[in-house]
Amino acid sequence: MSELQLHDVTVNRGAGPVVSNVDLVVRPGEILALVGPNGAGKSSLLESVSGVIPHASGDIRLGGASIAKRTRVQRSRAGIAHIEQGRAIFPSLTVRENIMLTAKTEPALTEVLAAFPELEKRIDAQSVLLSGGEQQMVVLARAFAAKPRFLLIDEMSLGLAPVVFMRLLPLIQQIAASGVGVLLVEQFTHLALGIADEAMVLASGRVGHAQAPASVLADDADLLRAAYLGG
Ligand SMILES: Nc1ncnc2c1ncn2[C@@H]1O[C@H](COP(=O)(O)OP(=O)(O)OP(=O)(O)O)[C@@H](O)[C@H]1O
Repeated sequence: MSELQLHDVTVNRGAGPVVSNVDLVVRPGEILALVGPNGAGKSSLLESVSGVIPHASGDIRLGGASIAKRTRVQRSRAGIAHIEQGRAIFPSLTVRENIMLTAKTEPALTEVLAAFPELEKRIDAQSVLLSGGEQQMVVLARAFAAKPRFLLIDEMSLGLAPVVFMRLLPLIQQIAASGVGVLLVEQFTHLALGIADEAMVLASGRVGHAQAPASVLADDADLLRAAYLGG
């Protein structure tokens, strides 16, 4: 019962539903990849889970208790972290200052740097001076420092070359290995499926069943090609 569960969740945007009757479960320590073409509703689904936008109907449960009526801040306090699309760093702050926003204490910062050793040598650099890949590393480190129970990740690779994004994958795996359940939305579908424990396809706002990532690769090759190419 320590799971993040969505029951029959529908999300409206503008004229009508962009996510319809979605059921899914994310377990602690597991990476669930949510894949699908552009406009399928992936971002809207993540936003409804963290409370950025309301959902129209259905229930969202954390550890068995409904969080459907809670505000975004309350959901964050309950353990849901959301890395939204785009570089979510404060560019004028140093790496240390960015991470301390959630780490709060020096021992916690030390713990984060042990998990993200590449950031140690850049710790006093202004974040705007970091490469795109390093900036996203800071974003992940800050999310990790908040000690969430579940982490929603929305297209962290935006603007990054696949080879740069690949350096972030072990860090996402490490966060999951620490017991955090990860719901991963990623344009580089094959890379996301490569680190996922389970995968679900979201198309036109509807999800199929959770399945092994390898079977998504085999069964949904056309859809994935379209998603990968942005078509
Ligand atoms: N702020 C908004 N207002 C109205 N409609 C929106 C808004 N944001 C997204 N939409 C619409 O909601 C639908 C789902 O979009 P969403 O961004 O959730 O999909 P996505 O799967 O994350 O796509 P992408 O990979 O392109 O980000 C699309 O039809 C989109 O045009």
